[in-house]
Amino acid sequence: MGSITEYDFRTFAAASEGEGGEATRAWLQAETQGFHEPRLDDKALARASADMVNDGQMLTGAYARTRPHASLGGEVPVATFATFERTINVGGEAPLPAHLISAVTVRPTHRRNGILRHMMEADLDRAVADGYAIAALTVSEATIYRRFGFGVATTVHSISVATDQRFRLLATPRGRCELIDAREIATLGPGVFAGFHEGRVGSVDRHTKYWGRVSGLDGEKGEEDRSVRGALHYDESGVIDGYVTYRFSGWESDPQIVEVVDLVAQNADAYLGLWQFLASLDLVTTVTYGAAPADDPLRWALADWRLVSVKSVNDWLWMRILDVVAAFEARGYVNEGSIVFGVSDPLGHATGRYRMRVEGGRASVARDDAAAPDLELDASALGSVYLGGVDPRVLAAAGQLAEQVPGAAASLARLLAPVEQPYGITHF
Ligand SMILES: CC(=O)SCCNC(=O)CCNC(=O)[C@H](O)C(C)(C)COP(=O)(O)OP(=O)(O)OC[C@H]1O[C@@H](n2cnc3c(N)ncnc32)[C@H](O)[C@@H]1OP(=O)(O)O
Repeated sequence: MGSITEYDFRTFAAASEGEGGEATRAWLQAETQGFHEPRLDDKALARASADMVNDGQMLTGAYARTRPHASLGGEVPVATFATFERTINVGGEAPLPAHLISAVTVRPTHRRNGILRHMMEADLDRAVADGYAIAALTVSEATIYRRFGFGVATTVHSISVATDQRFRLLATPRGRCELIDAREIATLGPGVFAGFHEGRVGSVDRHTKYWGRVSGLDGEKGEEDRSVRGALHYDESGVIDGYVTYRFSGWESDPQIVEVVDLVAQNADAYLGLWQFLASLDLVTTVTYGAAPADDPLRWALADWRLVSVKSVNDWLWMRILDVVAAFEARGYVNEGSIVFGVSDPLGHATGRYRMRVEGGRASVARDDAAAPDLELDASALGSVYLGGVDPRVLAAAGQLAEQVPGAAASLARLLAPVEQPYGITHF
């Protein structure tokens, strides 16, 4: 068992040039190793570094002070951790800047020495000092981040849709679709996504790497993925309001499948119109999509309700409240009332008792540790209920929220009822 005193922890801004560029490239090679991805060649390294510079990403590496002969060079970190700022739509007047955490890896030969814990605790302290009300991440495993106060705030459905001759929409969506060169999505995509982000509670604004990935320009293996195809949706006045990129699974599979790479729709007509387009692809009888909304209108729009099968329900956005007052005052509300909730937080950031009064769509929140709480929950459960995507009564039933006053979970559920079901399509 090692100790974290055996490592130097360094945090630096991602760079393309000079010493910082070299450190960034070594960090990237360590990250790809952690996620079992191929080593990056010079071109892919240059591209990945440029993307991170563009996002203003801050990179943390843990560097072993000593290493055995012939092992990886001392410039290659044994652990990686990246952060950057993006907004999350919390249903308030403006999207809320969030501290996003990504690319967390610890080399197998150095794991379970507390390296992640050290990086996470230091990073969340910095995020609080920098004034962030919320932090967020998407995860590889659901067992890692609860202990650091993160909770599942949005979910997605992985669906498979039968697109054979049975596929028929009950009403024809407005607008039309047209094929494009998928590479165009690298430039057209951000504008379409901006419309989605503005309109959907739970959406996380995207970082630069997304546009290379979903357009096929920068495939998973660090090379162009020429199998990615794309189509746009235009509204009745000819304005682009949605797109889909997708990939054919190959002739070997039976049935022949198309996998949606990315689907962004600013409204229901665009969403259903893009599905109608996918269903019109000849020689394909199944379309899969890994990030469909839980309240998917597609099933209800189809003449045959059974064409949509949900393969799995997956946790998507994990949220961490760093400043309870600022976070809850920033979100939007549809109901009115007041409540006192007590929060326990192993890292201390959200600890306290809070009085929340909601009126006219806005909340005023004040810490009052002398107040008697109506209910108590931990930081992870608080992150889960924040956007309104998880019902506090369900958490109470799961033993993750304790009512001190009978009916308090129902009162919180009413107060935090979302403007709409939170949903996002950004993984980071
Ligand atoms: C946001 C993201 O980037 S998600 C991606 C996460 N990364 C990966 O999945 C890549 C492969 N895995 C790894 O690189 C590493 O195993 C990591 C990053 C998950 C863990 O790193 P480590 O340095 O081993 O974690 P560390 O020793 O600090 O453990 C911290 C705590 O988490 C626990 N823990 C760590 N990994 C896991 C896990 N996979 N499942 C359950 N618990 C875990 C430890 O038991 C420890 O618990 P405690 O402090 O409460 O007693």
